[in-house]
Amino acid sequence: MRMYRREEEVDGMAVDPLKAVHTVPGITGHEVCHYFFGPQYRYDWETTLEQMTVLETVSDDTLVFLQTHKRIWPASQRDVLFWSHMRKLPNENDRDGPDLWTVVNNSTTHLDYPPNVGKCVRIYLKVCLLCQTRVDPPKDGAPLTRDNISCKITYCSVVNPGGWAPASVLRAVYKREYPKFLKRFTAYVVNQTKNKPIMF
Ligand SMILES: Cc1cccc(-c2n[nH]cc2-c2ccc(F)c(-c3ccc(S(=O)(=O)CCO)cc3)c2)n1
Repeated sequence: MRMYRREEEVDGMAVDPLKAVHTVPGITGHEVCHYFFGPQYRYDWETTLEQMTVLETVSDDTLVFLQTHKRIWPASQRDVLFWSHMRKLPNENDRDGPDLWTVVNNSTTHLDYPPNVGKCVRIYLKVCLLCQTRVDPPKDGAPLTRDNISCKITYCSVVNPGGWAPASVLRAVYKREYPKFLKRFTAYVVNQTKNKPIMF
């Protein structure tokens, strides 16, 4: 896994853009996005999640979530309200190759859930998960198995913590949490798919 970060501050708060690139054998981009987008799986892999509600089902590929996450000492507890959209993208570089898949999570507002009313500080995020499947067909024309596929996952995020927290604390959290988060999530997808037919 390669992590790239730029140190940026807005109103004295660290809002460092992050890009992580991680290639995982044995899974496809469609499978990664399916498990990242699906609310029914989130409590399985998002271990910092305290509460998740689907506020709105805009369509089968677009949902609005309200999530409360576990507190990170010494900061206040955070919640986040965002729309989430999953879609397939044509492979512009290889028309015969597998499609790309993406999930975008983008903070939004909701009249019934104004920010900073209860104990939680509302954070604001933009997240893009972009997945590119690679197929290395078996030499002898044998059927394709999970040994012949891998997925290059690019995870980009910009998070405004919403309320002041020491930049040094935030950066330490990001540095610790993101690699754990991505390794935990991708290990979950590998385990969920290992005995299932490949979903391209
Ligand atoms: C991966 C990561 C980075 C930085 C902090 C933490 C963390 N540790 N304890 C609490 C949190 C926390 C607090 C608030 C949040 F909104 C999210 C949060 C993280 C990811 C996403 S997502 O959109 O990538 C996946 C959907 O949950 C949404 C919210 C995570 N986790």
